[in-house]
Amino acid sequence: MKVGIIGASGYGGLELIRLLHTHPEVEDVVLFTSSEEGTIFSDRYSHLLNIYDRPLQSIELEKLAEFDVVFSSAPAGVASKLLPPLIGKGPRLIDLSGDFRLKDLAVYEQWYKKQAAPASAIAESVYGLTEWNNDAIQEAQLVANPGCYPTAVLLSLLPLLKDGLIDPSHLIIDAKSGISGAGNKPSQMTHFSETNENTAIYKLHQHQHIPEIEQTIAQFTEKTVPITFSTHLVPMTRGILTTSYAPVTEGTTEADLFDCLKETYASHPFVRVVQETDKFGTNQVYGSNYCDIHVKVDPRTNRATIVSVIDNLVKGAAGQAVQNMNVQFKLAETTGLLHIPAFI
Ligand SMILES: NC(=O)C1=CN([C@@H]2O[C@H](COP(=O)(O)OP(=O)(O)OC[C@H]3O[C@@H](n4cnc5c(N)ncnc54)[C@H](OP(=O)(O)O)[C@@H]3O)[C@@H](O)[C@H]2O)C=CC1
Ligand SMILES: CC(=O)N[C@@H](CCC(=O)OP(=O)(O)O)C(=O)O
Repeated sequence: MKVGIIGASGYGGLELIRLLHTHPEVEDVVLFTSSEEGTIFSDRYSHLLNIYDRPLQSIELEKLAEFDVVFSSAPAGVASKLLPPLIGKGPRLIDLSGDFRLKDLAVYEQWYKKQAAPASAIAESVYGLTEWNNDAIQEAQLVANPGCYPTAVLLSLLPLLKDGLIDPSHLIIDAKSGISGAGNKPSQMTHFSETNENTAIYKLHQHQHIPEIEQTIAQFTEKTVPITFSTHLVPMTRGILTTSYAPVTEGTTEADLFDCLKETYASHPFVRVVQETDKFGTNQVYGSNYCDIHVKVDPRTNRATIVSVIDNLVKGAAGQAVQNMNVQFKLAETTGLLHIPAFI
């Protein structure tokens, strides 16, 4: 397969390059830039010396049309303009931004504060939560890869909501992310001296992933569930941990929740359900495409605590994007993705 990457120099792009390099079906990966045409990529990133000693190329529609797959890993508002002209042409398209995820254009514009993609392109796009949308992804030309937080939240909650094991009316989700989630462009929020030795809540009640999570719960469970969702920045580079709290429904036990998750993901190797553990954290999925889920019920309150961890750059971005490419090309989902997490 011949693959093109828009936004190759960003964190998501670098992770796509890392994963695709050892993918057995990928013969060539061409890197595109909007700002550094001609730069030898290994001059920019010395970890790629002797691997990518090739110049970055400018983004041109005719060139993109020649690939089997084009990944776009650019900020919101870019793919909505670059990818629609490729619809109906050769390449499969996988966008890592939020541009094609929200089906209601007005909702996108409200939460992203940007102009939405054309309605015809949104109508074509398929939400790329691989474990839940496999059949549609196989047929899709344009895949909207999920956001990092929604991936962790949805994989852990969808089975329990679908089977009516937790009460959706009191759902609270607390999420924590490493700083690479904000991309490689430095900002006040990600400045070392303001992130080191600090944990901060941000975008309170305004995070753009709120409508994405609510839309997807409705899509797969047919339930309208308004969520309380809080995001925190913690001083680590990679990783997301989400903790969700909800009352269990009448008669539901901890074993029911565990069995539901275990059965749902029995044939999905990237989702692992952990029963007994004293310690559960982001390092158990670091650098890998796994999403690990842990659930407990507090018998004093009858509330479930559902915890989920992913690497935001792998299962939360590039890894899931490659998983979706595998599905589109009818390869085994795990092709090129079975890295063991870097635990320490
Ligand atoms: N970081 C994460 O954990 C996750 C990120 N995402 C989403 O994936 C996308 C990429 O994220 P991330 O890699 O972190 O972002 P970065 O900011 O690290 O990189 C984005 C890249 O996009 C390119 N770019 C910028 N402007 C344009 C433009 N106008 N046209 C084309 N390319 C452009 C830049 O490269 P150049 O200047 O060379 O063109 C830049 O390196 C974002 O939409 C993000 O929200 C999704 C899930 C997780
Ligand atoms: C730590 C951090 O800043 N994370 C980012 C995640 C960005 C992202 O994934 O945004 P998309 O909706 O474009 O996918 C955030 O909270 O906005």
